[in-house]
Amino acid sequence: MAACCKGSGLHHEMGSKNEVKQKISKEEKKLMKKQAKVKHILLKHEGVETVSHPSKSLVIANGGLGNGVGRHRLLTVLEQCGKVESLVMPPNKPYSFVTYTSTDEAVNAYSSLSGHEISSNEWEQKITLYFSFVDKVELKEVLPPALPPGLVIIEEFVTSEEELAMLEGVDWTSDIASLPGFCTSVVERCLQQGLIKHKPDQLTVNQYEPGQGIPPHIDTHSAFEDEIISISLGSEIVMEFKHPNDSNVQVMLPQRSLLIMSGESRYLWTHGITPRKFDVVQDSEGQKVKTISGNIEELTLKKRGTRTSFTFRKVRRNACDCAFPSVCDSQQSQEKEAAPQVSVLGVEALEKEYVHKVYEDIAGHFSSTRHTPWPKVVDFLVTLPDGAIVADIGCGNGKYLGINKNLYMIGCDRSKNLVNICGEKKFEASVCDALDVPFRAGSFDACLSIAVIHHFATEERRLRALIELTGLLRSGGKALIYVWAMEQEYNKKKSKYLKENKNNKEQKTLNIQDGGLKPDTNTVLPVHTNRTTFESRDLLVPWHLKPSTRPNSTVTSKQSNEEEQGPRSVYHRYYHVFHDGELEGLCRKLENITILQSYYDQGNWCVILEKS
Ligand SMILES: O=C(O)CCC(=O)C(=O)O
Ligand SMILES: [Fe+2]
Ligand SMILES: [Zn+2]
Repeated sequence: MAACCKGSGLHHEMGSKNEVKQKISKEEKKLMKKQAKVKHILLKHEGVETVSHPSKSLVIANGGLGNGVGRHRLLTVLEQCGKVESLVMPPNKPYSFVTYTSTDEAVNAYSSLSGHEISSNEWEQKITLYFSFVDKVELKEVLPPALPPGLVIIEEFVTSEEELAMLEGVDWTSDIASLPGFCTSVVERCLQQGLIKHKPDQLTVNQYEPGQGIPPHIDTHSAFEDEIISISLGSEIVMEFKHPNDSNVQVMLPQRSLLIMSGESRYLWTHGITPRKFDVVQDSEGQKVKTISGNIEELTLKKRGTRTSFTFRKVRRNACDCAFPSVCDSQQSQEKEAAPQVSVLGVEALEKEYVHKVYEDIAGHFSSTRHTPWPKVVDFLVTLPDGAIVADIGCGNGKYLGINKNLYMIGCDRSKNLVNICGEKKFEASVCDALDVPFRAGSFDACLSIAVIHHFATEERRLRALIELTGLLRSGGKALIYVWAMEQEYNKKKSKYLKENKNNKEQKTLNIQDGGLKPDTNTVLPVHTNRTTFESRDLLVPWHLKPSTRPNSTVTSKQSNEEEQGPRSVYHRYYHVFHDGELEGLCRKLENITILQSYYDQGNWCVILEKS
């Protein structure tokens, strides 16, 4: 029995030894396979030739700035195996090159560090390094690219005191109608020093938390004059400039610096900030070069801080006649015809031309794109008690009128064609203006105003529309109001990375128009470019009419000319986009009204009100 036990014990021991041996070779095999694959990828996709014989230099796959691996973190690992002669980290590449002082050290690194895990600064996760020998480190000589023509950066333009005053002076919720006083000295200095020729009248304040950015864009030519200046406060950041033929320049904007974009850099190059938590920067202290990539032997990652930028622009009042027609919205024939010059128009004329008439003309097409009810509006309607009497002011094609069959719903809209569409669906609806609703005041259990108030061109008229709406409510009655948010396009754009962002902070933007935008003065409203950040709170949003849905106009002698050119295809709707808190601010001015709820939904600011 004892022998047997001993025997089986021995047997067991031998077995486990074999298992360990097998396991290692399995892992080794896996590593070798992986390394072969990596070598193949490096050659095929990056043109990096690896060799099978030992040498002083190695390429480190995954150990690159593009993987979010910082220079210091990598060096610490590499120096465990010997003295590093150089570490070349090409910008945004998923690999780097290390050269040791001797082949022995490189061989040591190759055998002990392949498969080594390192934590990525940027991604906050482990990544595995793979090493291969290279005969020479390809130093594709990257000369420091020149700044785009017309771009100027002035360091230390703002003093620390001014920086503090400007950062503290931002009121993200207020509706200031003139450039804040704390900005004037900085703007004046730009003018005095001849850095800019024209006094800006518009300010956008953007706040970037680490991980946030702004997509590459050219500020709309027709909306703003040539010179655009931006002041970086709180922290530095790298801004990326791209030329249409693909030149790409990374520009360091130091804290308290002034950036001036004019000419080619303003009109032709896009600018943007990549949403990331670390920037690729020159390792050397007190960087003198403003563009990154100069000496790729000195690049590393630097953690971003919160940067607040003050971008000053001058609103353009005429069409742009720049030297870059290929990217100029003013000079593109289609766009030119489309971009209306809203000058010397009264407020009512503006609404008539850019709201009422447009909806009348696009009603069919508009209605065909409006069938999905917004869930939160549906929630509101289905939770009302059976038999409730509900008015939908600005009911459009009536998409909410039939949601809850237990309600008595009546709609109205300014557009006859849209009301007709409601009629075809057998809904109750009539034509009227939201400022003058012919329903009995104080008689409704609930009211809807979905995407209506933002079409009124002055605050006074938006308030009047709210007074008219809430006047319809009985005591205890509720109103649900949706208006388009300034922040919408932004959220849409950023939604992907906002999700990645752990604390899911919303990026902050504040736009201030000097003197406020008064549509009844001689003003050209900017035409919004779809899928971009709103550059103004008052703007024209293009509607591209599907050819099959164009209105048939009766041909009169005057119109026949137009008919020959074909019907219009691009319409513009006027919008006042609301910033965070603005709708609530208006509602607080209403008498006998309590704000029950206020929220953000699908790019809209929303409130639920109750009449006391
Ligand atoms: O943050 C910046 O410096 C630039 C912002 C910008 O490009 C813009 O608002 O159009
Ligand atoms: Fe911009
Ligand atoms: Zn232009």
